[in-house]
Amino acid sequence: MTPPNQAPVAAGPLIDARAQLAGAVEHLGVSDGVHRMLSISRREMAVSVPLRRDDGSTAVYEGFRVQHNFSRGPAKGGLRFSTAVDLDEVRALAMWMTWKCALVDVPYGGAKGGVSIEPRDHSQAELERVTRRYTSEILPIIGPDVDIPAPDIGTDERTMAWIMDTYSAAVGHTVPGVVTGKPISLGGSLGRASATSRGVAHVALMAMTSRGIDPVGATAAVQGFGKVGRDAARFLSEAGVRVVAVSDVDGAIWAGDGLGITHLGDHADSAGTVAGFDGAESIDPASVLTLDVDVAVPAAVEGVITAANADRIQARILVEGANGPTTNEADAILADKDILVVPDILANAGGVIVSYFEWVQSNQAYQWREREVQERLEERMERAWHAVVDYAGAHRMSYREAATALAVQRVIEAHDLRGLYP
Ligand SMILES: NC(=O)c1ccc[n+]([C@@H]2O[C@H](COP(=O)([O-])OP(=O)(O)OC[C@H]3O[C@@H](n4cnc5c(N)ncnc54)[C@H](O)[C@@H]3O)[C@@H](O)[C@H]2O)c1
Repeated sequence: MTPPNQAPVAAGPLIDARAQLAGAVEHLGVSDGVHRMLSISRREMAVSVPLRRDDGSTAVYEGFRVQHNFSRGPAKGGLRFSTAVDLDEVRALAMWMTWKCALVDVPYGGAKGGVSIEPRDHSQAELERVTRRYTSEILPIIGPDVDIPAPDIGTDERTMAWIMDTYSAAVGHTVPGVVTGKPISLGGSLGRASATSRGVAHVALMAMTSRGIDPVGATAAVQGFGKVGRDAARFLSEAGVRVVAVSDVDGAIWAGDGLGITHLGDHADSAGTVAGFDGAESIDPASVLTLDVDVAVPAAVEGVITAANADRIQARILVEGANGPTTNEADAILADKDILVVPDILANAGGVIVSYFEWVQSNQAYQWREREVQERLEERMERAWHAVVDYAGAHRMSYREAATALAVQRVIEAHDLRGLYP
């Protein structure tokens, strides 16, 4: 079933997201009407974002904010700056946010935003102007009780500070709860910056244990060395896992004895890329996910494991740090190879969990201790992990199917209890 007014133009994440929903709907026996409601975004906004460049010229970018669902609470989701952004991608990411929030039981619906811009081609001053203009365009549909953005690809805590300031200036008072992933000094939560990575590493360790793999001495490869990949590699390495390969958009490196992640981070800070790190060999970036390792962690962009390379994946466990890294076709191939896939809506949910903690702290103007944040994060990740493992076992389905079914069921329950207005 394809909603006529939101028909995707080509294969891609939206097709996959809707197919995953269709699978859950069939399993749960949901009515056509509710299925249709969950397939279509609740609200979408497309804006043009004009930018006065530092040289005086004008550039114009496309921006989007998509709110997929509000049944369980305000919409929540990241803001992405990337040239790959388009409306269908943002729709898919918003739908996955709805399932993620429901799966880890935070009181939000799903949203996502994006601007089709290459941030590396712009100065900080230009990025500030883009962020403020985009924020002022989407201002009517965001707010601490409506839709709360957070960092994603190409954005960071600085971006969140600009959004918060632009929103606060418009409403006439400071509203820290309008974004999460803020700098600590503006009401950000201790532990938020590394929360997604901490969660990724935590489920990776649980997955290893469940497959009888001792993390100490096990091997891992991580694609992406940004906000998620970098700390995921660090946490895995701190747990005794040998992280033998890492890549970013500019290159990939390998060291059989394991990469020194702290030093690699210092190198990436100064060089702007992992490439050229002393003591590591340069390898083909495309090979990072197909190396013979225990755990592969895609933590960059979607659609990197496809029918074209899935049969070459050798890892025993794939932990999706990124959103949508595995296409549905690839998923079927990995299942045939008995590779355990820990799906994105479970694996990378640490970010939204601590975003929720940050929102609670912002709304209460009270800061929790970092230890408290970490313990609560790990407890929620474990609860979601066990729910997915048990459901998958009981219904003989993959972890992705189980996670999606559990989440869809919770969203439908909230929808049914609230009823349909009018
Ligand atoms: N930041 C969060 O809290 C968060 C939470 C949940 C999920 N995610 C997801 O994690 C993924 C990464 O997000 P991030 O916040 O770390 O972004 P980021 O912009 O901080 O980092 C992205 C990294 O991926 C690399 N990269 C980009 N294209 C690549 C390619 N084709 N091959 C190899 N590396 C490539 C970049 O060089 C960079 O190192 C995204 O899918 C995002 O939606 C992020």
